[in-house]
Amino acid sequence: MRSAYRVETVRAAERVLLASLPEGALMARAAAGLAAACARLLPGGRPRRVALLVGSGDNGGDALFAGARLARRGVGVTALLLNPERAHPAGLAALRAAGGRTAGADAAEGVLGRADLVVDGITGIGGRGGLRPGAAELAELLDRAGEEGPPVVAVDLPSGVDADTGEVHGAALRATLTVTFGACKPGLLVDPAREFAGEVRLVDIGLRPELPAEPDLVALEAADVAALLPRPAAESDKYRRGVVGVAAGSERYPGAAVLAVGGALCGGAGAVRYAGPAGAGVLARYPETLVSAGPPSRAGRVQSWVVGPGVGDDPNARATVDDVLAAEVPVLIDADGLRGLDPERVRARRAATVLTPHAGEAAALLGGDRAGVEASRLGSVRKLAERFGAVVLLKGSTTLIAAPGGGPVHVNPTGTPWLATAGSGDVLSGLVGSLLAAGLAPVQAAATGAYLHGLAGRLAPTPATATTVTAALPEVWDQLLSATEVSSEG
Ligand SMILES: NC(=O)C1=CN([C@@H]2O[C@H](COP(=O)(O)OP(=O)(O)OC[C@H]3O[C@@H](n4cnc5c(N)ncnc54)[C@H](O)[C@@H]3O)[C@@H](O)[C@H]2O)[C@@H](O)CC1
Ligand SMILES: [K+]
Repeated sequence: MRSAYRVETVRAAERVLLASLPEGALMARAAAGLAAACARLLPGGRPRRVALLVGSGDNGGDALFAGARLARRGVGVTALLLNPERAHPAGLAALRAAGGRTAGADAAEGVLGRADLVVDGITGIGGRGGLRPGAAELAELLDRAGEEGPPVVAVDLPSGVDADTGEVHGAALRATLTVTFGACKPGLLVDPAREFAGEVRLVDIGLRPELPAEPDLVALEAADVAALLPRPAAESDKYRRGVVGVAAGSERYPGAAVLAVGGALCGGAGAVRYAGPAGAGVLARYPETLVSAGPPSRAGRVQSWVVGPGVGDDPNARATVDDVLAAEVPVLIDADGLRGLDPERVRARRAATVLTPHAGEAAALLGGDRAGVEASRLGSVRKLAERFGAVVLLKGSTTLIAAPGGGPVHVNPTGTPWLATAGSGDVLSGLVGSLLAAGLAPVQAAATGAYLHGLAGRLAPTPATATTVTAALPEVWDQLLSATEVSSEG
């Protein structure tokens, strides 16, 4: 499991470590890791040039010490000092002693134009708000160079992004690689900041033992998901494996029913019941489904319900959602089911509720606009989870899952923009509902479902469609299960 920690937590851990180490030791560890990562990106066989962008804090200090290490290996290093009188004094002395040069920001265009690599040490975890004008100009200069420009290695964080929230207010440095120290920060895993970070590499500076057991953000890895996947035991029957009910689709949108049932069949439950007006289409595609045309409460025993995809917005649809909300089993609500959803009604439920909005639906539930949700994904998902007393899976460029009452937010690492295709969300709702029926805890079901769905989106032939994503799901299971069998044998 990958973990990320907020700045406050990282700083507290650093203080403990700093007190036990000689002065400068921690920065030396950071700079050594940074210099090694930079050296790997430099071309071989000719004189090489590195430009350091140096702000006035310790982030600039890291860049200067790493620059000194590179200069000692024969690299031509020039530090562009944004604030020369406030640049890290010991770092500056080390760079100069190693033969590195310094220049003011007015020399930026020439220095950056000749550089094979740029090291962004303007701000790290001490950055506040959008970049100030001098720094913003450097970001714009590099942005203009685009693909033609040199690769940028961000020190700890791309300057200009918010470490805790992943928000970006104004200009920020766009990195090829971010070398982060001690612990990953939430912003490196959450859009829009994540897009600025490029590849993220963690350098161990000895912080781990000082960090709390519970991170602020977590991302499941393949082995975690494989361990969570429900497997049938020898004595299993369909109820022991779980039966999931799907109340989706309408005469107008029969396809949503088929897609949600398809996702549910690939989620590990022992059987899928379908309740609604699109039964004929569902049966034509999936004859193993137990179909009924009446309300969900008369469909027979289930261990979870999925409601909402394609139900439309007429009174029948509302009645279906109400009927499902009255059930005493975990319920997943998606799409049309989220429209006008009453927070008090959801909070009053005794069994778990999982909501799976995209940014537009989340904005409607919060009474804001879509752009606001996209700019502040972490804040939005937490707020929704609290307001509804439900687990919320916020779909999108980085899918996030939050539970009410706090605890780590999950970020899904397998997403792909190819999943932004009609009906893909219907498949996800069935998949997560099925994992709920199989007995996974709501957060685990949501995080596992998002992981499987993302991998299927990557495996499906390009361009992925909701149908090909569903078809790829068995292969995703296969890959995850066979990987754990190999690792448990070895
Ligand atoms: N504390 C520690 O023990 C360690 C810290 N390290 C480094 O130190 C960094 C934190 O250092 P600092 O606390 O000095 O803070 P930073 O260096 O991240 O940033 C603070 C400086 O940036 C300026 N600044 C703030 N917001 C700005 C903005 N929007 N635009 C332009 N300039 C802005 C401030 O005036 C201040 O001078 C970490 O990110 C990491 O790179 C590492 O050396 C590892 C050890
Ligand atoms: K930086």
